[in-house]
Formats: sequence, C-alpha cells, structure tokens
Amino acid sequence: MKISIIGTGYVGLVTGACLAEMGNNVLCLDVDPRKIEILNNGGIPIYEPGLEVMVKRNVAAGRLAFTTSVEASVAHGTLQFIAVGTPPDEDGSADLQYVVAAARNIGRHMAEYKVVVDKSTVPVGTADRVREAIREELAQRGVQIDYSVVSNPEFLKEGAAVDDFMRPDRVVIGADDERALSLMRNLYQPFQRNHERIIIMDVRSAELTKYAANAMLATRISFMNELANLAEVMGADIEHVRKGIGSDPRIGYHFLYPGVGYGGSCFPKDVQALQRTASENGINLHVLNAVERVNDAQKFRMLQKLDKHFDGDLQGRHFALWGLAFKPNTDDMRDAPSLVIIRGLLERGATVTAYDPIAVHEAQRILGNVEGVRYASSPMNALEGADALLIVTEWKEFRSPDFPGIKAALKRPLIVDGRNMYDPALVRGFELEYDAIGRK
Ligand SMILES: NC(=O)c1ccc[n+]([C@@H]2O[C@H](COP(=O)([O-])OP(=O)(O)OC[C@H]3O[C@@H](n4cnc5c(N)ncnc54)[C@H](O)[C@@H]3O)[C@@H](O)[C@H]2O)c1
Ligand SMILES: O=c1ccn([C@@H]2O[C@H](COP(=O)(O)OP(=O)(O)O[C@H]3O[C@H](CO)[C@@H](O)[C@H](O)[C@H]3O)[C@@H](O)[C@H]2O)c(=O)[nH]1
Repeated sequence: MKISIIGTGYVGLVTGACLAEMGNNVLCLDVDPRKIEILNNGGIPIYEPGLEVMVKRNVAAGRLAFTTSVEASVAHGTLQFIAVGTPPDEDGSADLQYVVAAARNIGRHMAEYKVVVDKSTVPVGTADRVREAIREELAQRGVQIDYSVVSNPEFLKEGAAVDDFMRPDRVVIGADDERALSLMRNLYQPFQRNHERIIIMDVRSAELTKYAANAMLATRISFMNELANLAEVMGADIEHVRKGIGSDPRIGYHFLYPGVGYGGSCFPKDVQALQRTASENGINLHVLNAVERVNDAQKFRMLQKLDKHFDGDLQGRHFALWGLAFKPNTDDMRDAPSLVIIRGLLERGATVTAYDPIAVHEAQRILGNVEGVRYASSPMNALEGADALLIVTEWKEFRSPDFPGIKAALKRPLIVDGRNMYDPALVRGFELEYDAIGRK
C-alpha cells in the first residue's frame, strides 16, 4: 500500500519504518528540513533502539523515503497518516494547530480519494475538525473529491517503540465508513497473524480511548507514589506492598513503580488535556486532578529528602546525578523529572554533575549553558567530590554498580534513589546510607 506519514518525530518515524518493514511503500514528510536532511544522509534524528537499522534497511530496499515536499507527500499515499505534535497550550488543552495545518495541506493538494488517519493524540471531536478543514480547502479550490477521516491512536512507549509497533497489544481503529475501514484492516492484518488485535469502534470512542489509557496508567503511578510516601512514614516497605498487590491478576504488576513522578511527552500533557476537555464540557475529573497534583509534588520528593539529610541547607553542596532522560532507553527530555530536580538544586545554591548514557545532548539543549551543571562521561566520573549520589533514571547500567567505589568517591556515603533500584540491605552492607522512595 502507498502511505504518507506527516510528521517524522518519535511516532511518525517509527510508524513509517514499521509499515515499510511490512512491505508498504512509505513516504515521510516533515516541515523541519534538518530532520529530513539527517534522514536522507542515512542518520536518524532521535535515539530509539532498533530504529536506525530498520530505517536503513527499508530505505535501501526502496520502500521508505523522506521529503519536505507537501505536494509529493499528498500525491504519494492513499493513506495519509497525521503524526504531528499536539503539545499543551497555555491552558493545558491540546494545541491542534499542527494537526489542522497538516489537514489543510491535504485538502489543498489532493487529487483523488484519501484516507486521513489521525495517529496524533487528539481530543474527542478532532476528526470533525480535520474533516472540516479539508472540506474548506476543497471548497476553496472548487473541487469535489471523496475522503475519509479515521482515528488510529498510537500506544507505543519510547525506548521500546519498534517492538510495541511491530507487536501491538491492540490496534484501535475508529472509523465511520466502510471504505476507509477496509483499507485500515488490510494495512494492519500482517500485525495480527497470531491473534486478533484490531479493535474497531467509532471515531470519538477511539479518540477517547487513547486518553483513557494514558490517564489510567498515570493514575496507577500517582496512587503508588502516594502510598510510597505513606509507607515511609508508617515504617512499611513499598516494594513488598507492590509485590503483594501486583500478584492479584486484577491489579497486575505493570506500572506500579513509585519514583520521582511520571514525565515524558505524553502522560503530563495528556492528563492535562483530558481534564481540559472534561471541564470545557462541564465535567470535573476529580481523580485526574489529584493524579496531576500528586505527580507535581512527587518531582520534589528528592529535594525534600536532601533537605532532610542536609538540615535544610543545600547551599554550596555538590551532587552527582545519574540519569537525565524521563525514562531509560530514550534521549527524550520532555517533562523529565530530572529537570525539576536540577533546577531545584540550583535554586538552593547547590551544584550538579550529571551522567546519562544518551540524553546529555538534549539536557544541554533544554537547560542551556547554565552555571552549576556539569556532565560526566561515565557514572563513576560523576561522583568525584559529591555530597551524595542521586539516581533519577533507572538505566540498566546502574543496576550493579561498584558500591565500594561509590563509597570511596563520595564525600558523604549517601545514595538517594528516586527509582528504587537496589536492595537496601545490600547497599547498607557496603556502609552506604540509602534513601529510596517508600523503602525502609
Ligand atoms: N512520543 C510518544 O511516545 C508518543 C506515543 C504515542 C502517541 N504520541 C502522540 O503522537 C503525536 C506525535 O508525537 P511525537 O512524540 O512523535 O512528536 P515529535 O515532536 O517527536 O514529532 C512531530 C513532528 O511533526 C513535525 N511537524 C509539525 N507540523 C508538521 C506539518 N504540518 N507537516 C509535517 N510535519 C510537521 C515536526 O517538525 C516534528 O518533527 C503527539 O500527538 C503525541 O501525543 C506520542
Ligand atoms: O511504574 C511506573 C511506570 C512508569 N513510570 C514513569 O512514567 C513515565 C512514562 O513512562 P512510559 O509509559 O514507559 O513511557 P512513554 O513513552 O511516555 O509511554 C506512555 O505514553 C505514550 C504516549 O502517549 C503511550 O503511547 C504509551 O502507551 C505510554 O506508556 C516515565 O517518566 C516513567 O518513569 C513510573 O514512574 N512508574
């Protein structure tokens, strides 16, 4: 099938590469010429395990190409995937300007039937706006061409995006007409050879399903963060509690890890956008309001712990920080808790040496050339002369560190672990102080 992908970011590039991998002929469009230049020169503009090889393989096979030409992109695919950003507006609602611009481009240039597939995360009712934008452009041109608008939200996780796309738990398709539905079914058929994964519904339900999934996952995390804080006060250990409740299949083990709060480009903005949609429609989502408040507070948990250990005075202290990305296996720093922690330390007069295997470049871009933050080339190099080690992202390479080496390098043998990576007894066995989230 001939497919165009509009927006070559985390979702667009993964979608394009994976659909090409299944034998489709894919053209990816982006308005950012830098990204397209990198891709056309054989590189990829983001870090995502397995993606670069897949992109190269499909480009070489002639199934995947990149362009900045809107005309070429609209002419290419019968299926036009919109995978542009939907960042939060000032009031928390999803900013749909890029989605609408993409739709207008399609309307401006299409010459035959197109299925416009919304893959971006968009509020309920957006498909109607997309349909309307295209209708206006066609009317402007004085032409009548058939088109369909469908919703096909994406559920991939960064760091595991290729795998998630190739082996999806489900493929949600929201469609209101049979012609589009049949093309979408054919497209995703190869992804469900082993069992049925396609879930078909109306467009509005599909749009809401995406927000509901993220909101539910964010709720689990905030719930566990609150319980972890309670466990600490009560002398219980949240790790035991996590295992104790996760063993109930109705609860399950996934997404029960407490920490320094959820970040990334999705949960924070999607929780906000859903609340906004609800309040615009006269509904107050009380649970989600609390989920967001708990998460905002949790990002300061590490600073509170440091205040406790250093008698409320961090002036002149220096800290080693492991992990900058909002989660492991990505270079994405959008809404990363590390940013709140680093800014909080600087405000309190402390300095930081940070280490991250992939995200340093992105962190530098976002934080700027700020005084008081340095970057180390290895985890151990970050430790020299630090008053404590702070763990913010659970990269695998931090799992079995050289504890005696850590003890020797730190001024005070203290690890504050925002991701509960270690067994407290093991760490204390090396005569290190250990303070994790909700642990004894
Ligand atoms: N990142 C994720 O893990 C993830 C997962 C599922 C869903 N989503 C959703 O998918 C959407 C895209 O997210 P992302 O993380 O890939 O964003 P991104 O910022 O990485 O990429 C978006 C790309 O779209 C391009 N763009 C903007 N306007 C354009 C236009 N008119 N024509 C062509 N290109 C244009 C931008 O230059 C950018 O490269 C969002 O709605 C997001 O909420 C993201
Ligand atoms: O038990 C957990 C699990 C996750 N997190 C944090 O939650 C955030 C989000 O993690 P994750 O969901 O793994 O990453 P994303 O790439 O943001 O993926 C989410 O957001 C995407 C964009 O909408 C969806 O497609 C995915 O299904 C959804 O998991 C990160 O800061 C994690 O550290 C926790 O604190 N505890």
